[in-house]
Amino acid sequence: MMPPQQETTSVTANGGASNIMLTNRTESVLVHAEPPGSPSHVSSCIEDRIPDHQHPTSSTPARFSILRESLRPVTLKFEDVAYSVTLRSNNGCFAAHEPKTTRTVLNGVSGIVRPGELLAMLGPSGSGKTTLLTALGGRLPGKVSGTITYNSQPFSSSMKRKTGFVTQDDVLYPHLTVLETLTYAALLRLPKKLTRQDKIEQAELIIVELGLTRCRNNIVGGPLFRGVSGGERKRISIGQEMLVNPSLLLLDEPTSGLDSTTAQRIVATLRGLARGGRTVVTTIHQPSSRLYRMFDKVVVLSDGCPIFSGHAGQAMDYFGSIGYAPGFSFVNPADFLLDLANGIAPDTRQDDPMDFHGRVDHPDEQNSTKQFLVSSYKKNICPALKAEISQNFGHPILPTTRTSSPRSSECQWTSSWWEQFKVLFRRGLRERKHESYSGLRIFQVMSVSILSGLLWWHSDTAHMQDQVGLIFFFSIFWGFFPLFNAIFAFPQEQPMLIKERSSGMYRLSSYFFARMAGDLPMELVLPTIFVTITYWMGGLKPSLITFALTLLIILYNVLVSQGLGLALGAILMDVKQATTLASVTMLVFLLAGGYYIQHIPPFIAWLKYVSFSHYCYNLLVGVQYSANETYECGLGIHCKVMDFPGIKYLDLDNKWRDVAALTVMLVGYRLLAYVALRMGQPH
Ligand SMILES: Nc1ncnc2c1ncn2[C@@H]1O[C@H](COP(=O)(O)OP(=O)(O)OP(=O)(O)O)[C@@H](O)[C@H]1O
Repeated sequence: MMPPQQETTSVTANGGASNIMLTNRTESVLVHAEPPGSPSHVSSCIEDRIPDHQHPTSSTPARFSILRESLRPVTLKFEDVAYSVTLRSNNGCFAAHEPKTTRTVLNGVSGIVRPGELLAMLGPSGSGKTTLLTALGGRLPGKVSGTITYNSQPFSSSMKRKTGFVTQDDVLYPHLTVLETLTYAALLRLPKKLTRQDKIEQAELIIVELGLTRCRNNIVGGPLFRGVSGGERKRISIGQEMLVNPSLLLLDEPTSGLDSTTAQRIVATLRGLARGGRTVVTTIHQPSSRLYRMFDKVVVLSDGCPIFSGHAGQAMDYFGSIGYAPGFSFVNPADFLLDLANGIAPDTRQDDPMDFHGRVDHPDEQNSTKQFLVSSYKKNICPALKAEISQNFGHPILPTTRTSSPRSSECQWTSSWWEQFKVLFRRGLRERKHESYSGLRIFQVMSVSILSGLLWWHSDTAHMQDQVGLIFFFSIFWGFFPLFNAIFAFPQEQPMLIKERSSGMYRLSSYFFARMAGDLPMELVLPTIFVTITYWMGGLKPSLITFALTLLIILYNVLVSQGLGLALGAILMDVKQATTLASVTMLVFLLAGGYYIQHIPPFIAWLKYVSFSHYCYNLLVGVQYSANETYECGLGIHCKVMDFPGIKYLDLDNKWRDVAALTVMLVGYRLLAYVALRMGQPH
């Protein structure tokens, strides 16, 4: 096999022409140049199956040179990487007294991947592949010991921008189409030097390259409704990362759950990307022998310890040299390596090589095999590997620390705050229009408004109790409704937020304001319809000014309660906990709002001051009735409205205090939500 480094050189010698977004003709030609039967030849055959019109043009437009320039070859080295987690006991109140146990997830893993190479991490489930990949992507929380360097430098914000990370679970917006998903990602992630049109074209190129043309206008779909297929979802996720032309691409199980042809196509694409000068690292579960042959390098993990790290083509020879040659001639190297990582040695004495059970039921034997393989790795592979790693091309190897200066984070953003806000706002509207403008929600509000209008049909001051009840109902209903709608916002979007924030797609503040602004139209339209219907049907004072003020106060109340919902959701990040707390809160507000109980004991009277419904109720009563207004309190007897028991104990002279209290809550709850989000998300 041609050494991958040489291929890289030839790619770069092409004047960087192949470093366009994704595989172009130049890269394909390079792949074709390999001898038949070589791993590259396999991938080129797959490339050949992509219809000609689906290939991106061989000459990428000159304006994309910015992207070509952004590709900086990255040599990734990792040496003696170790990671432990502290396991917490789950025995409830006794947990505090139990000693904490530490589990070693990674132990002394080393390797080196150069630009142009595709490295696969193999190992049984739970062997530490994802953990290692996460560490290489600079995303592992806690202390990672050992050294991980990128061109001999530690992880930095600039490296973060050059790194694409495809997680195992596809985190995508279910209601967006494939084209929308990639276009919004392009608008958010591509440099400001590119025009909007360029960015859209870039998304189109990715769609063509990944063979997503046929489903470009299909919605992505989610657990509750069908969208694109699993393989297409995976390709969208890869496409989102490929958009920024990352120099280092890390993928966690990009082929899991896919048929072998689709898996092969994806790995062929990854190999093509690597050949374009990128460094590609992927974890993979059970690759076929055809897939295995596409890898340049492999790291094989067994219980977090490496048993092999080096060129994929040399793995079988290495294990043969230490006494573990496969017992029969046709074997999938990946299966063989996985067996070894599980401590299952090939048994040449076995009459039936398919008798798997005969080989697995010996835990002691398995453990001793694993120990032998780990110690052989330390003896035979480690010294040469470390010598290779220490060839540092003139750069010192620095310990693994994350650097992020304010200046570098300032440079991080590819577009202005306002641009990000606009894109996120539009994306939010598109994604949530189904939910916000759903027939069910409109039916809910319309039916309640007509029902309440009928129940309070033309109530007048002769039925003071009822009329005040309607006013109080406004303050409670339009506190309750937006609160519960807003609670879902952040917990629901948390996976997207974590993914997009850790890839530095946008500022948290632009996302935060876009999310709130996106919710506004529906949050304000529905109460307006509701109040209009109920107000006129219910027979409140038919003055336009009073109606306008009533509506204004209710809309203000909506915004305040929405803020509380956002804050609860952002603090708890759990819909169940947040809704439980919100129902208790709303019950307290209902009782302490001023309508049901007038004589709240002094030690608990403060409750009404934290209730936005109380201030809203105060203001609504204040605009509805004037000081001298009377109502019929007995046969032919007229009493002052202000003396009515439900109103008498309200403090109606301090309207500006009520407005100020609501304003403090309006801003305060949102501030709280933002701080909670900030603290909970990667920076
Ligand atoms: N934060 C953590 N707390 C507890 N255990 C952890 C933590 N992180 C990793 N582990 C454990 O470390 C081991 C390695 O996990 P990892 O996800 O890296 O494995 P994997 O090889 O990627 O597995 P799979 O192929 O099933 O995805 C697992 O047993 C996992 O339970």
